[in-house]
Amino acid sequence: MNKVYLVGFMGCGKSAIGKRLSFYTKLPFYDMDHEIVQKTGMTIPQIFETYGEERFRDMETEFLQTFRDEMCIIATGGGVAMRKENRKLMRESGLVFFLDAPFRDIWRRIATDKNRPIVQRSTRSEVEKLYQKRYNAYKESAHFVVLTRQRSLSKVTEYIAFQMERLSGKPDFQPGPRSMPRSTQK
Ligand SMILES: Nc1ncnc2c1ncn2[C@@H]1O[C@H](COP(=O)(O)OP(=O)(O)OP(=O)(O)O)[C@@H](O)[C@H]1O
Ligand SMILES: O=C(O)C1=C[C@@H](O)[C@@H](O)[C@H](O)C1
Ligand SMILES: [Mg+2]
Repeated sequence: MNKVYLVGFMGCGKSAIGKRLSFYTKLPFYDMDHEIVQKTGMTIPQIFETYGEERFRDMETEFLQTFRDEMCIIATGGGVAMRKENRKLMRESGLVFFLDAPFRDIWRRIATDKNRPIVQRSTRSEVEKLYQKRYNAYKESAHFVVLTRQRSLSKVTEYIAFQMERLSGKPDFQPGPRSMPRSTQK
């Protein structure tokens, strides 16, 4: 079964674009953060506070390991691509799109958000360092790098939908790590 994963730093648009892509493609949409919040009955800041970040990371991996076999769109949490195991799980079960946004755009979007514990506990420069540290892992996880700078949510959505359509139309297209077509952008 072929899933579509959206990865990238906090505020790059995974949730916003995932929703739009679902509307556009008629595929079901799941937001990992939301699924974990529903399952635990706690907010993300509460999970971090009560169990610690590492337990939250385990919950993300558990989600990837156990989520139903269904063609769907998944907005991952911003830290999901950091674990090698998670990158493998995603690449083996679908297509991975990295939403690559400049830090300046990202910071503007997330600076005042109360629901992102990492932003709450860090300065701008610490968050920027984290962005730089994570960048290569996002790239490594992805089949496609989507540059979102100066592109509206609709434009990014249409681009991803176009790539999905293009690949699903290929007679030899088989999801999986070896046969997965690579991005022309990468
Ligand atoms: N290309 C874009 N153009 C305009 N607004 C955008 C764009 N990408 C994201 N946004 C806006 O930025 C905000 C944050 O986006 P979103 O919540 O989708 O990020 P996210 O990647 O899901 O973050 P997190 O990892 O914390 O869940 C939203 O208000 C969204 O509408
Ligand atoms: O980038 C991160 O580490 C996070 C991003 C969010 O999606 C949430 O998963 C949580 O706030 C942690
Ligand atoms: Mg999100």
